[in-house]
Amino acid sequence: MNKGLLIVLSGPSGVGKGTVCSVLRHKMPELVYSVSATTRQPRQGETDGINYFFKSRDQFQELIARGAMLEYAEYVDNYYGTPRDFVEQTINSGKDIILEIEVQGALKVKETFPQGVFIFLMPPSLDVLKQRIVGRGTESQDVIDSRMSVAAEEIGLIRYYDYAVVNDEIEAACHRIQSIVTAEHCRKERFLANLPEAVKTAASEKA
Ligand SMILES: Nc1nc2c(ncn2[C@@H]2O[C@H](COP(=O)(O)OP(=O)(O)O)[C@@H](O)[C@H]2O)c(=O)[nH]1
Ligand SMILES: Nc1ncnc2c1ncn2[C@@H]1O[C@H](COP(=O)(O)OP(=O)(O)O)[C@@H](O)[C@H]1O
Repeated sequence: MNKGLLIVLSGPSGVGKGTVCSVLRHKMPELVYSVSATTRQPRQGETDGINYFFKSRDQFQELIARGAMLEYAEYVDNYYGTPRDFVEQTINSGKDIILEIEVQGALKVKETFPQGVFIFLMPPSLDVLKQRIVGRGTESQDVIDSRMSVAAEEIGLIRYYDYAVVNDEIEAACHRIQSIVTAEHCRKERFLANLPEAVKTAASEKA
């Protein structure tokens, strides 16, 4: 059986990662979502275990020390990280999983899972990005300023990603991501792995 795809979706704060993922949940119900741990405070309406596993700094450091994190990063004064076991169990069971994480963490995942599918969600412009993050109304002015200055650095790391998807319009962005996942499922390597030996040899000789 083929392993599931490990899909990483990154992009600056406010670009629309959360919005795109919530629409994708309906369009791609078979896709599994990794729930991250974080030390940031829950926003209104966020639930522990659904949006994030909310942890104290001590608890988070204990998880790191136990090797329970596939990756983690410090982003604007808080820790964020991906619980390892859930990701490994999901892909080993043949299901696809999506991680919505920032760039430092994505680059660490790439070291462990170079075969992952790395997608960068781009804003139509930096002005639109600022309007979205301000419009969301969840962060103080200081935090918005920090996130905007991190955004420029993050966009500079796009070269490490396999795909860039502009989130100009939510439906269009989701459609692009669905197309990427479909294309990744059609990669010849996934078929070659399951071919009978004789056919596999012939197929790789011709490749
Ligand atoms: N490295 C890493 N980054 C994460 C993880 N979970 C969330 N993030 C990223 O942390 C940043 C801040 O997340 P959050 O405070 O929820 O703000 P929002 O993404 O703007 O709604 C975003 O870029 C997230 O994609 C994780 O498990 N690991
Ligand atoms: N394509 C889009 N067009 C217009 N507004 C959008 C679009 N995508 C997201 N938004 C809005 O931008 C704000 C930030 O989106 P969010 O999903 O919270 O971003 P992120 O998770 O990347 O920080 C939200 O208010 C959301 O409704």
